[in-house]
Amino acid sequence: MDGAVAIAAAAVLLLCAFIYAAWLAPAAARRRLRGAGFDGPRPSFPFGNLPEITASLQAQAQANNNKSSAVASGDIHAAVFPYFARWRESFGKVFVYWLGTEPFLYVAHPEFLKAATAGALGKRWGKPDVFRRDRMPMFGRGLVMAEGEEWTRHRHIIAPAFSATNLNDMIGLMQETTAKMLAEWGDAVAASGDQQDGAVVDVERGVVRNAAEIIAKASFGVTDDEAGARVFRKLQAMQAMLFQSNRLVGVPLARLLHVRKTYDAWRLGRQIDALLMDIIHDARRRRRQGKDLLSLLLAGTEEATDRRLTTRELVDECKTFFFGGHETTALALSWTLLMLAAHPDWQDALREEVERELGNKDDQGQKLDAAALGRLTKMGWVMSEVLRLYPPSPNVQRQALEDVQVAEGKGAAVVIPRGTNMWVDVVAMHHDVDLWGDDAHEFRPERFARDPMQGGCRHRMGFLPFGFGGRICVGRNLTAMEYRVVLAMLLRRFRVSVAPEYRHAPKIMLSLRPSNGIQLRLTPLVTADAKSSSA
Ligand code: HEM
Repeated sequence: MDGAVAIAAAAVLLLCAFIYAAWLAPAAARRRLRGAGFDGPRPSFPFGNLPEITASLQAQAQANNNKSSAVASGDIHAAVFPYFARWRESFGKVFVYWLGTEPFLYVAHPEFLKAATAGALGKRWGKPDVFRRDRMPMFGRGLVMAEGEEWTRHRHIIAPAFSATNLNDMIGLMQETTAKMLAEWGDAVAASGDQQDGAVVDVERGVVRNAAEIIAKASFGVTDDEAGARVFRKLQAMQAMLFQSNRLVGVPLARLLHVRKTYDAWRLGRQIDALLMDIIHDARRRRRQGKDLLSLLLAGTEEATDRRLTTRELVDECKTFFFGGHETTALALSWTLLMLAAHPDWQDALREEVERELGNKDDQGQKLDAAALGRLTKMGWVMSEVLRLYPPSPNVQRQALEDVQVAEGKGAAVVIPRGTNMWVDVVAMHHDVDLWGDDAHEFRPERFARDPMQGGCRHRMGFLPFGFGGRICVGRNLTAMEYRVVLAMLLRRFRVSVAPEYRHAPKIMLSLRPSNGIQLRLTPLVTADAKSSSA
């Protein structure tokens, strides 16, 4: 009898906790947000605004099916975030919407973002709890997810591994891996039997695989041996699995609908961790002297204990580099190839620049020179412009750890209540005509010639491809290096043009990506070497 009473009491307690978390707390948050003056679309219980989001995405997918191949310059924001575009018309650039019972403050207003996060206020924001569990298998407690003092310690240890000297040492592995991809594309052209016109290739697929291999080599140094290759394959399998699961974010108990997938991801995560642990133990034992990030972190942490990451922490950082680093870079390169295919004048200009600064060094198996890569100025403008138009990380999210008071000028202030999530819409800001002018939707790399850092954006917080504040991307220089190596090698071998099969339908799947790959026609170029050997 006592047992039954205890069970009944526990059930009542659980029910009360559930009612509080799913109903009372969100209702109180809603009242506070409205009281602070934040408007937004009306949510319903328990889905919040998810039904409208889903319907709007379905309508957009339908519209995409009827699209032509034209790479028209246009406002891709309305295409990838149709619901935000609609709500913005009614509520402006700052409003509240709800994922399930979780409030999200939508922000596409750089001045508001600055006022809410600048200086000491930065410390009041962490990463949203609502995404934490989903992202655990990918990032563990690595730098992307770490908070507070743990984050500070990790960031201090990790940032030096991305120094210019260390990145220069990675040029060789980037060249070697990319040469393999280009050889495969060369084979595809040869197999088409049409050297003159070349062949159609889905460049996105090749570039993503290439970037995954580069980041795996750069992170933990091994892909050719069995252990490294197994980690690599499993990391890719996990990526695919996490992509498929379309969770009802923020909806109470929705997790129970995905028990199987959650379990599978967790199990794969355990296997990856075990393989990485073996690699790290082995590297520690043999005092491995590689040029990869893991070897650098191990070397840097041998002496001082406060600069030492545990094996567990190193495992999470290796996974973080893999998941944070390859797809983003690959998408930057893929969208660039599309832009260069659609803008042959810029393609010619970059090819000319590569010929001038690098000559045919990579054809002759020589290592590309970091200083010469750094002189590819126009390529830098093109990279910035592509990251502006098609930011691979289309949003940045935060959660208020405490109440945040945002000054609104003339002494007035609004309070963002503790627990509120913030969704910074990077795509919206990068396409905002108020910030960039009437040509905001057009591919114009020359805007970065005039203003290399900001591209002429009217607000310093309006251009955020790598995030902002202390949590700005730690791998951005690695990306810049890889981008230059891959693009320089590719432009010397092939001319790219848009294939008729390509349909321009960017969409969000965590990253900003093409819906069905990027099909380009690759026409082989006659290199100086080939010319001289045939003469
Ligand atoms: C085009 C390529 C890339 C883009 C667009 C990109 C974008 C971003 C963004 C927007 C953030 C900030 C996230 C936030 O504040 O919540 C970030 C952070 C981060 N990125 Fe990247 N990234 C790129 C390449 C890389 C590479 C190559 C690596 C590693 C090898 C990397 C590792 C990280 C890590 C570890 C963080 C967390 C930093 C911290 O919280 O201290 N990223 N990245």
